[in-house]
Amino acid sequence: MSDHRENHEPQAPRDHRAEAATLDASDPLAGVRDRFVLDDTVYLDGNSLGALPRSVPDKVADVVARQWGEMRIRSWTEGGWWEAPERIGDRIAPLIGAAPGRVVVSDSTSVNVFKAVIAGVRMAGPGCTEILVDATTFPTDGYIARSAARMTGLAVRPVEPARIADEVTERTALALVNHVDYRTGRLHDLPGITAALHSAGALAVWDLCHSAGALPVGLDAHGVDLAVGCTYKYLNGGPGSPAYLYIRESLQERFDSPLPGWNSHVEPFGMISRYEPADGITRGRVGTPDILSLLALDAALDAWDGVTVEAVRTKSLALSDFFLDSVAAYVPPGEVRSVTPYDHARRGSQVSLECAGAGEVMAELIRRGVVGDFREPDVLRFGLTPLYTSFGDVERAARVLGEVLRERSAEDGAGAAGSGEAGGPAGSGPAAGPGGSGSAAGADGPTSGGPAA
Ligand SMILES: Cc1ncc(COP(=O)(O)O)c(C=O)c1O
Ligand SMILES: Nc1c(O)cccc1C(=O)C[C@H](N)C(=O)O
Repeated sequence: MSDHRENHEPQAPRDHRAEAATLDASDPLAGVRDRFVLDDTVYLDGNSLGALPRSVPDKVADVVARQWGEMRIRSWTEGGWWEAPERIGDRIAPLIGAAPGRVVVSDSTSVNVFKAVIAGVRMAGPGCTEILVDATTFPTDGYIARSAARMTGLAVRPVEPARIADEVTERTALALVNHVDYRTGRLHDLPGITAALHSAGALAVWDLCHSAGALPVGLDAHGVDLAVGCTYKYLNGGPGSPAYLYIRESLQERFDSPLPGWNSHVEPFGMISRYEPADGITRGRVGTPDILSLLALDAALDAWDGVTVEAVRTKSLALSDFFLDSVAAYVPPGEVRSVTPYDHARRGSQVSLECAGAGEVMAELIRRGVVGDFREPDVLRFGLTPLYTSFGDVERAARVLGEVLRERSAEDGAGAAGSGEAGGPAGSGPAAGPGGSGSAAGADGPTSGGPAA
């Protein structure tokens, strides 16, 4: 790291509050925040549940009162309900780098993982004996992949994403990988891993829950075979909003769904006993769509009008850089350690800090108006949603985190002094995080404990 102190000139202390105000004033996405219902809380949990877009309540009221209340059954045809899964899939498509006709909105992510894994195995060659699963995956993918493997007679082998290129063999049917790790915020190399899988004859199945709407994905450009993702995080579709399934165009004809419900039939109203799949992405559907949630999502996507995912990515990286920088300035050395990579090419849109007693620390942050979340065993997660997160938000979050941890150290120090023990400097006592002891990147590091490589 370059050292500006070489010339021995005194450094003016940085004023992160003023810097945040300057960054917000020049942020091209700043005005988009008004499209959301927000209050004085610093809301950094959009990687779990996105905030409510202002466009949603009136739309949902219309769907209930007019479309359902007055038009009733006619809405399936005259109101466009029947085609909504494909139509809204086409609205999500540009955000994940897909052309129209490749994304369908339907079911939960978990159900789409099941469809994608079984359909992927059914497309694989007869010599395939295993499925690779991201060893750090969000649990639902692993649970479902194991069940899918039992149903198809294959084995599951957990592999770290960075090792997939080395571990894939001609016996691998597919690999199921999270694009961004839900715990650490690490971004995996989708183009490289997809290419490595293809060169071994395996399919690439990606879970985009933590990347869609936060960064460019480029599904078509990178030849991804199958992908799934939720819509309630960075796409702000609302609690339990339906997920989506992407099927590469050239695979659609071979997609043999393990859940061939009547909505995926070529002639659903023919009520024919013999199953014949519809053409195209429609064969990813199962049963009757969840219209209220689906149309809430449709309205939520209006928040993206005139916004590109590239602009979102630029702001996301600037936000996470500034947050890491502010944490380094406000949090006593050794109290937290970033497990989110400092390298932009490896970072999603959240910052995860290892911190001893993270559950209690997050509860205190929430009491003080900073909402992130806590993941076992010791991670504070802060999700950055560039559509509405401001630089002022992340500065305040870091400042309040610093206050909470300094107060905790002072209380621990007072306790130790009271019991006759010397109170050590902040960060060196029992409150030091697991990564904190012995790692003292301090002011030179991007966080008080330094970044994960
Ligand atoms: C990577 C990932 N996959 C899947 C899910 C959840 O799937 P579902 O929408 O079925 O609850 C989540 C979060 O809930 C997730 O983070
Ligand atoms: N889907 C969730 C839910 O229904 C309740 C609470 C949280 C969630 C989440 O989305 C968790 C999230 N995928 C995570 O990254 O931990």
